[in-house]
Amino acid sequence: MREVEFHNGNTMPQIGLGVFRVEDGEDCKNAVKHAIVNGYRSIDTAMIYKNEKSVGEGIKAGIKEAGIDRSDLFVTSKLWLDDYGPGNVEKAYDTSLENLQLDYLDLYLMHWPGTDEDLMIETWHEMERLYNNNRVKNIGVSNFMVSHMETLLQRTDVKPVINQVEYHPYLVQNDLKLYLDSRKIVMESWSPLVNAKILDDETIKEIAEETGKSPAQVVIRWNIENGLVTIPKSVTPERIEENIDVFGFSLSKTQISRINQLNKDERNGPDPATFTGNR
Ligand SMILES: NC(=O)C1=CN([C@@H]2O[C@H](COP(=O)(O)OP(=O)(O)OC[C@H]3O[C@@H](n4cnc5c(N)ncnc54)[C@H](OP(=O)(O)O)[C@@H]3O)[C@@H](O)[C@H]2O)C=CC1
Ligand SMILES: O=C1CO[C@H](CO)[C@@H](O)[C@@H]1O
Repeated sequence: MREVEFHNGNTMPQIGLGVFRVEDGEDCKNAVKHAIVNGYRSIDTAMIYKNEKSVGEGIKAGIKEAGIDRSDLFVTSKLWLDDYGPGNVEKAYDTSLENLQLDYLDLYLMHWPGTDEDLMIETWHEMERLYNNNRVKNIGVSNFMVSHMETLLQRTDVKPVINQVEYHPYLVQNDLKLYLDSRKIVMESWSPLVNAKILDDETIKEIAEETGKSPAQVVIRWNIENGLVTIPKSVTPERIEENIDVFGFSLSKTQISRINQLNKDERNGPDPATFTGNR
């Protein structure tokens, strides 16, 4: 398993399991446990996914069966927009910890920038407090565009370690990638498989044939080669195993550039410039 290094010296596995749209319950617990037993060391959830409790149970069961320690895992959760602002952030963090039955998170993210700049900054100040008080190992953001990043870096002290954004062959966000690279902030891809839609793409299928790998493995490997952290979601045991089995092959320069050329700046999820989560 490869890891990326943050600007603060901490590290994060390059692949993790995503659990959006996985209902709280046995399926969620089993997916997380199966992932850990099969080599995953990073799990990505969020308060708004309403499954932190079973993610926590899966973590507990996975740690036990894999014979590892909590410190061998990297657990991410996210602060939802309703909990932005002074006085709310630490409370929301504590609720996530309680749900997950953990005493710290490896990474806590502001889930969206929102549309109120001052609130975004006040919220980040609260995130900084959690970090400075050693309550969380790393803090980062999600769905921030270059404009949000600029404001954040100008008006606050602690630089986020990561920005988790929609990224896949149809939406590569080159300007954002260059911006983040130049500031040593890691880019992380959500919906890397475009909710499985990319798996029917002709170019991806061709490259899968050429490499003898599955379309999902090709897309995940392309993320790895481009230096991203990625968190494909699956609740299917064989797919969970398949998605992390991407370190025994590589893509040629030509194959990478053929995938890069699929970009059409097409979002599958909301536009971060306007998304308020109904706040
Ligand atoms: N920060 C943010 O705003 C957001 C963050 N995220 C995070 O990113 C994660 C991943 O994104 P997500 O939107 O879930 O979608 P993905 O792009 O990861 O696609 C998941 C879908 O692909 C299927 N799939 C997974 N692996 C394979 C495979 N090997 N072969 C065939 N089909 C496969 C899954 O099916 P099945 O499960 O049935 O196997 C599921 O239907 C989320 O779970 C969440 O953690 C997502 C959205 C927004
Ligand atoms: O991570 C995500 C998935 O769930 C949320 C709400 O449904 C999205 O807005 C968010 O980006």
